[in-house]
Amino acid sequence: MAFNSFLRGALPPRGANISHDGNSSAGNGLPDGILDTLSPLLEFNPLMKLFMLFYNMAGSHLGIDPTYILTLVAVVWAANKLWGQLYTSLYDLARQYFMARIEVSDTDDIYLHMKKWLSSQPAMVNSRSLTAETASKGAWDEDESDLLPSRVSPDGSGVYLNFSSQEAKAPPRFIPALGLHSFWFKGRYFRLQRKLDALVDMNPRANGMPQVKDKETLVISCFGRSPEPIKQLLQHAKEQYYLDHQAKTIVRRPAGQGMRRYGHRHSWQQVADRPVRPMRTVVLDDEQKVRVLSDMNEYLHPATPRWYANRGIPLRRGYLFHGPPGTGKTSLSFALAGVFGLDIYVISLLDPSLTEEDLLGLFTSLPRRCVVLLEDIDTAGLKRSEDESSTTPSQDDKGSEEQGGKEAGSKDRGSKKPRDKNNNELDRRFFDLARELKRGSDSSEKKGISLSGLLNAIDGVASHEGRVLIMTTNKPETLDEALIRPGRVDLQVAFTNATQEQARELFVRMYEPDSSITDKLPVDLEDHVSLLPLTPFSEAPPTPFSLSSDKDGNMTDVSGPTEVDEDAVPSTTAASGIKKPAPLNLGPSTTNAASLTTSSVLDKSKDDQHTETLRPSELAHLAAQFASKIPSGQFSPAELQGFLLKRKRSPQRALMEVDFWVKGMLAQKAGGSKVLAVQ
Ligand SMILES: Nc1ncnc2c1ncn2[C@@H]1O[C@H](COP(=O)(O)OP(=O)(O)OP(=O)(O)O)[C@@H](O)[C@H]1O
Repeated sequence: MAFNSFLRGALPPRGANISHDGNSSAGNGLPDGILDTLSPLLEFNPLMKLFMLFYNMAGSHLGIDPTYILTLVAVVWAANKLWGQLYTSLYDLARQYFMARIEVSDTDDIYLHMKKWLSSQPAMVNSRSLTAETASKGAWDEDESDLLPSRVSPDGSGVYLNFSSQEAKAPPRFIPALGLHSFWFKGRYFRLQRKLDALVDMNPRANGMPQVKDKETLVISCFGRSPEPIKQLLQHAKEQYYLDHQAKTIVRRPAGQGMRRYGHRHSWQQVADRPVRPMRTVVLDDEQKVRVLSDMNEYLHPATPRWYANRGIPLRRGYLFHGPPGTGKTSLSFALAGVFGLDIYVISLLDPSLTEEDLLGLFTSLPRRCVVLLEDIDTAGLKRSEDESSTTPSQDDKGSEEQGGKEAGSKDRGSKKPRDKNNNELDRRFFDLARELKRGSDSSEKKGISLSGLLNAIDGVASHEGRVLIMTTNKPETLDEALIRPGRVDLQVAFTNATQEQARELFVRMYEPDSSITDKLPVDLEDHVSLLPLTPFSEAPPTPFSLSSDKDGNMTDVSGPTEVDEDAVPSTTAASGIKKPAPLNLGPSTTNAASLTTSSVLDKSKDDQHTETLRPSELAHLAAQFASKIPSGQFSPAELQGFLLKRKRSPQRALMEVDFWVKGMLAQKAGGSKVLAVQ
């Protein structure tokens, strides 16, 4: 049916209900002929159809002149528009004169703090305009163990853990969507604007084309002329962010090549945040531990920078941890970072994408205090190039001390052995040419880090000061002497295969109940820090010492002007009025075991239903027996840990099987086989 005929049918007869002037003869409020004119339009526009229906219904049934409705709608619309404009102008005015604001760019860490804080605010999460993000749990985050029932019998049958739905169960994280939001914090009204701008990055990419990059900004504003409330809010968000990081060590590695170009925060990416490794879980000679701890404590003391600056010494401290694989070099690095609450920045010099320029950029974008871990520097293939080796170490070192650093490749300009014969000049030129040609042909494949590149990053003029550098190696003898000279490596720590005492400690640590480890954690950390000299250097200047060790791992001073004996650290502590650390609690010694009550050894963990429980005295006894069966210096702590881990529920079984294991392992080592005959 044609719409206008339907409409006419639906309309009241002429003149019915409505009294108005004679011009509106259609009785539906429209002038004559208007419907006929509009009908082609009306046929096709559903909105218009609806409007006309409503228009006529209002006229015929409600007895209201539809033109009044139209006028009203127009007035409301105009008022709304006017109010909108007025509001915007007033708001702009208020913002300009009565509001403070702070912008946060997504390139800054504060952006992460704010995002996390916003996602934890119920008022924001219940907002109507949100962005959902997938929030996966980290390896160390607690799981709801009730959701993972497991019953496995000794014959291997039963129900195994199943994590197939773990991602499905993880709730998404909600943050305010792009746009304008408002919220209250500490009784104050805040406005939040999330905005996205497209920026053209003029740094050409590999294909030579500039790329467009999204850049997000958070604009936080509040009423008042002072930005103080916003600063407090940002501080609060930051504190909340780091609240659960206190017992964690954050591990960072160089970001991907693309991100590294942006420098600073983008140079590094967080790869893990793991629970702090308690120092007592690293089984190492107490004296060695205290030496490193006190040395680092002195270095990190707030008074140190001034002390160093007054004497013109670059503010850097380097450690070399050397010893066979699996003896605890990395573990000690992590434990140290945990004690001092520092983040760890791990660099692998074997990373093929890492250039010397990148390395320099990475070192310059380190935070004020941190631990930089350069692992396995021997395997990094760092060698002096021919021209580097032609520079004598003494000249090299002297030069770098005087300059406080050096430019990359400065060694290339080192002095050569004098040649007095003119005909040798020809040889030299020929040699130079050959070397240049060789360098040219090698350059395509040799993209790694050269020794001079590494030295330049570590202590070049542009290099960051304040960091703690830890280098680890299995083969200290292969290292270039320039890399480990005092000033670059200030303290060497030797790690050895496990002694019987270390074997005993490892045994106790493996079988002591969880509660005694976790309950003691804060005390443990406090113990360490309180043992260390805290006197500012103005009162008791630090005694720089550098230690090397003999083949048995005994440490001797190799650099300090004063001889460092066993009492070097305790005497400093004595000067500061802090007790000599006689009763050290640096390892899971029998003291820990002996301090356990019988009830506390009962492991109540649901998962440990089959764990043998021991009295502290029993544990100490078994540990001593176990240690007596381990030949000193034959096995790394990692190997012993591996053996114990496979029998982690049964110390008795470990004790029973250890003889067989030791025999098998010794035979395997003698045969040089890498395949385990016993496990
Ligand atoms: N001294 C130790 N005390 C406690 N645990 C140790 C010790 N040495 C090794 N381990 C254990 O052995 C494993 C390997 O240790 P770690 O990575 O620290 O050794 P590493 O010396 O750095 O080895 P690599 O030279 O191969 O890098 C870790 O699980 C660690 O817990």
